[in-house]
Amino acid sequence: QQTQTPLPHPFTPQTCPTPFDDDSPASQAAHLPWTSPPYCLTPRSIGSAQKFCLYTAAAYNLGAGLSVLTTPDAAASLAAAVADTLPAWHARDHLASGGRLSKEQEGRVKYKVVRMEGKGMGVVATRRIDKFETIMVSLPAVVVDNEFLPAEEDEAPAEGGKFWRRVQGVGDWERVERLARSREGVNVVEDVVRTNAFGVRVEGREGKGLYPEIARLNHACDPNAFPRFTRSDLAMRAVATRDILPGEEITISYIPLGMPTPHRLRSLSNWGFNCTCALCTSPPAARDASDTRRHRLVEVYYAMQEPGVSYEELVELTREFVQTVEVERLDTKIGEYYQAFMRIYYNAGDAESALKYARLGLKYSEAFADPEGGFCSGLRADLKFLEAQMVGGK
Ligand SMILES: C[S@@+](CC[C@H](N)C(=O)[O-])C[C@H]1O[C@@H](n2cnc3c(N)ncnc32)[C@H](O)[C@@H]1O
Repeated sequence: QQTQTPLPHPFTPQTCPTPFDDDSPASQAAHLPWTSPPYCLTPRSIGSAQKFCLYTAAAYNLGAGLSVLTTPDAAASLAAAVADTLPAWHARDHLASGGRLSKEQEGRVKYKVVRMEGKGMGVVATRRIDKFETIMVSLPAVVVDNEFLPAEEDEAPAEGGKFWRRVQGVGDWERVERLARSREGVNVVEDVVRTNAFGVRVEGREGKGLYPEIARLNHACDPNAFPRFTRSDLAMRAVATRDILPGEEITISYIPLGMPTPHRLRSLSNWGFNCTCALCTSPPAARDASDTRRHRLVEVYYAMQEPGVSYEELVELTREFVQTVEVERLDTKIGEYYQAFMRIYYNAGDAESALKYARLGLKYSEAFADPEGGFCSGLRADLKFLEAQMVGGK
């Protein structure tokens, strides 16, 4: 039986909203979709000239709430996504919703959150999940601009506490408070965000998004899921990168995929835990073999682009590359590689193979990247161009 979806929010802005901050004229209508006037400051402690404001939407995600700590311009660009109620409607079939699940909805949830030996809590599949399937949809509870909350080793503004205290009062804060923490000496909100947030990119600004449901996924260097951010609804989806069996832990990689062991361990050291994933704890010979394949991937990639490479060599290198990606299970990255192959084969005069790689690239990129993002749009344009060329018989 088809479920009726609600109409878009009546206040969804139809035009680009004007940025506003604490100096703008105070009128409730001007604040929509935010539910209270912004709280702003210019953090002098990090020598910034930029004004940052805390924008809150208490009703967002069925009352779970959203706090956005960013510049007035970036907040204005987020208004339409925050005002749109449809993502919350779709997300409610997952534990992501702030509200209670009906019996029928519970049957559709594909995972449960359980205690995992040596890792705190974790997420386990409750039924079979196919490759490319969406496992969960999560909406953000907090989004923070990276200039305000920079990387681990860089200092956050001393004025942060004034913001963090306000964030604690928004929506269903309890679900956020229960998340893992890994630091001492910093504000609890800052700690929860730093321990659990994911990179998000909004209007050219890098930020961190706290997605309480996705935040329960533990790290593995050879994960079976991938977090996919979509700009239009601000949602983060965990997408299966291979078939998952009931009882299997669902994991994602906290660091870029494909790194050899020493690089991985260095990257993971920022997270403050010893990785006990299958790849890190595999016998040294297996780890060395994997590292050798990962180094070889880089060599092959550059060899394919050498000016002197013959067409036959190119085909052989492509075959080796694709095979190694399969063995190392780096499928989520292959969309980008296929796009590169499209270019390489086009330049080598083989438009037919270029077209094949453009199609494959789009298939993987639409599954694991933002389908409305710049990479997929660019690839769709390339594909159209190549298809037109083939029809034109060029
Ligand atoms: C984003 S949270 C993941 C969920 C967390 N386990 C919980 O209880 O909410 C990140 C924290 O989980 C733990 N963790 C994640 N992956 C791990 C792994 N592979 N091995 C050990 N601990 C891990 C670490 O304590 C890390 O700081």
